[in-house]
Amino acid sequence: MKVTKVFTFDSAHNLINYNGKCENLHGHTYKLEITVEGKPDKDGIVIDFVKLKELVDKLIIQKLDHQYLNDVLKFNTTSENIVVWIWNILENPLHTESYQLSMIRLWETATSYVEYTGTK
Ligand SMILES: Nc1nc2c(c(=O)[nH]1)N=C([C@H](O)[C@H](O)COP(=O)(O)OP(=O)(O)OP(=O)(O)O)CN2
Ligand SMILES: [Zn+2]
Repeated sequence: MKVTKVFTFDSAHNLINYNGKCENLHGHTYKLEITVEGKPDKDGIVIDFVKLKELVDKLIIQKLDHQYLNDVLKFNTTSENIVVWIWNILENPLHTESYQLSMIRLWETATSYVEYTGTK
């Protein structure tokens, strides 16, 4: 069974080695979906939404919200690179005997998203 929590954060960035409008400083309200897969326990819970929220808030959102991503993340801040960075941070804390990180979806705009499952 899959459990998903949705977050938003507001950040500025600009792409490097990019010819076009996105080489200029601009901002997004990113939408981040974190999906955990596992077996419900005897009370019918895979992972407590509250616990998932606290973890992602602390490890991801607080680091990115209202920040200039190029300064915080020392790589080209494409959505593809950002989801891999998020995956690498969350993979261990969201891995227990009963559940594991399953999917990360990052919406950069209302019409553009990247999805990552830990493989290509
Ligand atoms: N594969 C990727 N392509 C682009 C990325 C990216 O992270 N991965 N990022 C950008 C820019 O950051 C840009 O802000 C997003 O571009 P775009 O989706 O074109 O944004 P629009 O607001 O113009 O979207 P529309 O809904 O089409 O108006 C560029 N490319
Ligand atoms: Zn952008």
